[in-house]
Amino acid sequence: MLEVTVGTRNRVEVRGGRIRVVKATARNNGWVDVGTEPVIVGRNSACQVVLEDGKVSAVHAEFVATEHGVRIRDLGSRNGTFVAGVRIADAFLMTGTKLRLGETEMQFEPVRPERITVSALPAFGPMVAQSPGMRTIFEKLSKVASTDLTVLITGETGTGKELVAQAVHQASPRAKKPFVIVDCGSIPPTLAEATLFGHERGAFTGAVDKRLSPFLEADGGTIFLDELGELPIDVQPKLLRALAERRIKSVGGSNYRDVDVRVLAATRRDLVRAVNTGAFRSDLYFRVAQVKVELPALRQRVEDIPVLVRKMLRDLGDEAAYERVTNETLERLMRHDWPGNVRELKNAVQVASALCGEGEEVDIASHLGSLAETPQASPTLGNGTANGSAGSAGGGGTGGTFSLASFKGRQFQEVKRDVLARFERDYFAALAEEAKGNVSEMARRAGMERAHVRAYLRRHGILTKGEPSDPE
Ligand SMILES: Nc1ncnc2c1ncn2[C@@H]1O[C@H](COP(=O)(O)OP(=O)(O)OP(=O)(O)O)[C@@H](O)[C@H]1O
Repeated sequence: MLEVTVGTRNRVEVRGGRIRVVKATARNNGWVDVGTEPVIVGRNSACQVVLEDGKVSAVHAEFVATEHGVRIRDLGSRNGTFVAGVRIADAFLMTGTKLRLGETEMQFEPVRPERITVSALPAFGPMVAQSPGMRTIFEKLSKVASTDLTVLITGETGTGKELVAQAVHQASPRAKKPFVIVDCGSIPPTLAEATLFGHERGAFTGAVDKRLSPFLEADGGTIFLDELGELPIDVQPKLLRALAERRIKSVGGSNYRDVDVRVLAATRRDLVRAVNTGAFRSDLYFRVAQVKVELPALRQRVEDIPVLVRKMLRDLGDEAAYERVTNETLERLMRHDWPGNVRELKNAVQVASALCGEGEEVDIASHLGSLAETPQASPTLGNGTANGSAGSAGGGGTGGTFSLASFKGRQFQEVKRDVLARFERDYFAALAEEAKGNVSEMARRAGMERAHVRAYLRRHGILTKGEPSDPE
C-alpha cells in the first residue's frame, strides 16, 4: 500500500536562476532573479523585463523556477524564442546559456547554490496534494487568501480551478459574504455587458425586468469570473475600468455604484497567448493576473493520485476502503493519461466505491474514462439485443432487461462495464424526464455537479440538442 503523507508545512526544492539582457536596449539592464513567481519578458510595459525591440512580441516569453530547473516558455511570440540557437516552445534551463528573443540577446545562469528551498503545504481547504508543484501552489494560495489581490487560475478542464477559487474565498476575510460565479463562456456576446453589470428595466429589447449585477450580488464577498478568456473583446475595456475604479454602471442606468468585491478568475485557455493574437487585451490580462496560479494536469502530478483517492473515499464516508485499493490499481491509475483530470478520478472513485461489495477490492481502474465523450455504450444489452431475456439483473426506466445468458463466457470487467453503462443511461434518462431537462435541477436531485451531469447526458445522447430546456 502506498503511504499517504498528511502533515504540516514542509519544504520543497526548486532550481532558480537569473536572466539579463546583454545586447540591445532594455529598461532594466541588470540581473533579474527567476524564482517561483513567473517573470514575463516582452514589449508590453507591464512585463517584468521590458524589451524595446520591434521584433519582440507584447508578451514574449515566461521564466519560472521549478524542481527541474528554470522553465522557459515561448508565449506564442511572432518571431520565436531561441535557446543556444535552437527555437523552443518550452524548455528547462539547467546551465548557463544564451537566449535570443527577437533581436535581443539575453543570458541565463543558474543561481548558486542551485536549489532554492520554498515552503509547501500538503493541503489547502478541501484540496490535498503530495506533488511538490501542488504543495507550492497551496503555500502561495495560503499567502494570497488574506489579501484582496486578483488571482488568475489556469489549467485544463477538471484540474480544480473552481475548487481553488472557492477555497481562496473560504480562507479569506470575506468568507462569510457571498461567493458569486459568472461563467463568461456562456454569456451571449450581445448580452455580455448587461450580464456583468446588470440592466435596468426596458434598457433594451427583451429587458423586461431589472437585473442586478453579479458584482452587486457579491458585495463584500468574492466574484469568480470563470472562463474569462471567452469574454468578448468589446466588453473587456469595461471590465478593466470596473476593476480599476471599483465601481459599475448598469446598462440603461445613470449612476455609478461602488462595489467592494475580490475578483478571482479562471481560464482553460492560455490567456497570455491570446494577448499576442489580439483576442485578449493585455491591460486586462495584467490587471487580472496580479497573482497567477497554473494548476498542472493530473498526468503531470501522478504522485497526487494516492492522496486524492484517499481523500475522495473519506469524503464518501468510507476512508477505510482505501485499504482495499491495491498497489496494482494505484499503479494503473498512475499510468492513465487523465484527459478529464481530477474530475475523471473523482468520478471513477465514486463509481468504484458505489459498486464494490462489502470487503471487496475498490476497483477504480475499471471505471476510467467514464466521463470521456464516447459513443453509446452497451451494444449487447437491453431490448432488441441478440441475446434472450432470461432473468433480469436490474432493468431501468426505459424498460430493458439484462440477459443473464448474455453474461456467459464474457469477462467480468467487460460485463460490469456494460451493465454500468446501461444503468447510467437509464438513470439519466429518467432523471432528465423528472427534472424536465433542467440540468441544475438534475444535478441537485442526483447530488452531482452540473458538469458531471452534462458529461453523462452527452455520453448517452440525452438532451443533446443544446439542452433546450435548461435555463442556465
Ligand atoms: N486537489 C483536489 N482535491 C480534491 N478534489 C479535487 C481537487 N482538485 C479538483 N477536485 C475535484 O475535481 C472536480 C473538478 O474540479 P473543478 O470543477 O474545480 O475543476 P475546473 O478546473 O474548474 O474544471 P472546468 O475547467 O471543467 O470547469 C471537482 O469535483 C473538485 O471537487
